[in-house]
Amino acid sequence: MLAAAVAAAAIPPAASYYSPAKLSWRWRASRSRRAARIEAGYSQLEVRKVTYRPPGTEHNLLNEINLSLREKSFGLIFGRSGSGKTTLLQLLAGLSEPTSGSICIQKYDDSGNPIGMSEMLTSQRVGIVFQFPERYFLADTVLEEVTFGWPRQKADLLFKEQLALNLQNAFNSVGLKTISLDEDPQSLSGGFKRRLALAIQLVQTPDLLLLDEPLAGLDWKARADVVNLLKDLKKHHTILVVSHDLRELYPLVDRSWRMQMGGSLKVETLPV
Ligand SMILES: Nc1ncnc2c1ncn2[C@@H]1O[C@H](COP(=O)(O)OP(=O)(O)OP(=O)(O)O)[C@@H](O)[C@H]1O
Repeated sequence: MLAAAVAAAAIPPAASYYSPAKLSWRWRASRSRRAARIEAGYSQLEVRKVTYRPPGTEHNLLNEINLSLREKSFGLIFGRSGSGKTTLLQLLAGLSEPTSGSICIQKYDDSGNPIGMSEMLTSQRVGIVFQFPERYFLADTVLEEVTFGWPRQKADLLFKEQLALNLQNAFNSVGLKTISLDEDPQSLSGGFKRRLALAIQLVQTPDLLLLDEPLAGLDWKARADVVNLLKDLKKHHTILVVSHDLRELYPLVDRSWRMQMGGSLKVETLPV
């Protein structure tokens, strides 16, 4: 029902960041990636010696960052305010480019030997939920919010149907299937707004989900709700989080790093 309602909706492509060509590519790419996932072994996100200096400035914000995170695991980056955590997330999301180094996905066999060449991690393969995502909701209804920027041409019907199915899966996985699509996103509870922001990213079936301070600004009940949701999502998704909320996220974490002032990253067990 949800998929049919969403596929039938003709929403103008208000945002250019989801062009039909880009989405078609993503759809084909995600199908081939799904087929690849059936192979034995595993893939891993690898950040290799990434340095970042903003254009026109004289100091590096990030220095030779190395990080690896296996698929379907949960990584957490913590550290003092201003140390460069969000800057790193922006590089991973493809919103800015490293000055040097690379960010890629490498496949391995069961014995840990690399299979073939690594693939560059492109922005199409990454979903990012910024801090306070509800501040960026634009639409009057949940339906418009989630279909914002979808193609509207008839030729894209099959593709829209696929997106709608993805959406149904995303709504199921974040526990949103009971809400009305006509509801105003701003009228949802704090926890449900975060669920909606996650669902919008999951429709694109990203290989990597990045979350910047996912618990910030929520009351204790919504925080527990989001932690439980992330625990479920981790079973099927690779998640990398930047957060100060170490104690609450601790039970989910497979790998953690401290971002140090001066922009270097150090593997470190959580200090809880
Ligand atoms: N384009 C830029 N040019 C110059 N400095 C920048 C630029 N972007 C960020 N900075 C500076 O880089 C530092 C790191 O910022 P960043 O937001 O990545 O830190 P953070 O660890 O995420 O902090 P917080 O925990 O407060 O969100 C800050 O001092 C910030 O002012």
